[in-house]
Amino acid sequence: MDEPVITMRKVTAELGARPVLRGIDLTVGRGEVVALLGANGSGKSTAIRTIIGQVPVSGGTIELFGTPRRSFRNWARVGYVPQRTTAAGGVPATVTEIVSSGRLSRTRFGVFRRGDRDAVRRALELVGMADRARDPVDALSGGQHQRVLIARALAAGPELLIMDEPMAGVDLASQEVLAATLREQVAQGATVLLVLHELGPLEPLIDRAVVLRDGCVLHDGPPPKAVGQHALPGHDHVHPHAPAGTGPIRTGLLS
Ligand SMILES: Nc1ncnc2c1ncn2[C@@H]1O[C@H](COP(=O)(O)OP(=O)(O)OP(=O)(O)O)[C@@H](O)[C@H]1O
Repeated sequence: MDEPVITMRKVTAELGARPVLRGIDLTVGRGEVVALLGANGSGKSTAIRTIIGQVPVSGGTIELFGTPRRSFRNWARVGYVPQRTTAAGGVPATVTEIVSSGRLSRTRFGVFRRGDRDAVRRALELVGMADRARDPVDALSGGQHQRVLIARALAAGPELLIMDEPMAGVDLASQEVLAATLREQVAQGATVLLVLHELGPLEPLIDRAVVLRDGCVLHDGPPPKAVGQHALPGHDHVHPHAPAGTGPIRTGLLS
């Protein structure tokens, strides 16, 4: 069997003095699409930030493509979409400039050749933003921003995509575009780990769900289909057209 793309073993991490990850085991195999679910504050973002090295681990081990994370250097193989931020972080920049920054890891000394410019253009086409290439990013809507961040992650042609709530605050049209983009990446063999609040339009793509609670893995297996996309962790609620007297859908597993 192929080496897993991500392996976390007994990973612990603290933020400030607070234990946020309390022994996470997670393996993502090549070509798998794994959703990381859990209530607010359960440690999802922190878990993926330990994988990309933004949060130090205090115990356990992480491997990327079979290499201990500490010695892993081949970041062109990994595309990361952070939790919703503005693409430029307040710096004036065009859509093309932001997406090009995601290609730097494939260039030699930051020099863009034709292949690099083509890759940037293709990434923009994939997310339906080619017509906005020259626009300043601060002229974009939230959903368009998110598309640009995804194009940035795709620009290096990564084998592994790590996304933190890519659908959060994204309009329906952009959600459809993002789902189609992801479908295409998966069809081409990409491995995906993504934090989600609800499976939504991505549901058909998800192979496995890992549910965190309070920094521990509560469930690792098939996505919780029976509960539908409205009843994931922290989302117990009554559907607007539920008959009177119907209580929140509780899953036991997730609540
Ligand atoms: N910089 C920080 N310093 C101290 N504690 C933090 C920091 N960032 C996050 N935390 C705490 O760590 C815990 C886990 O946060 P994390 O962002 O990983 O959760 P999450 O599952 O991604 O939540 P959400 O769904 O709200 O994004 C929370 O209790 C949070 O308050």
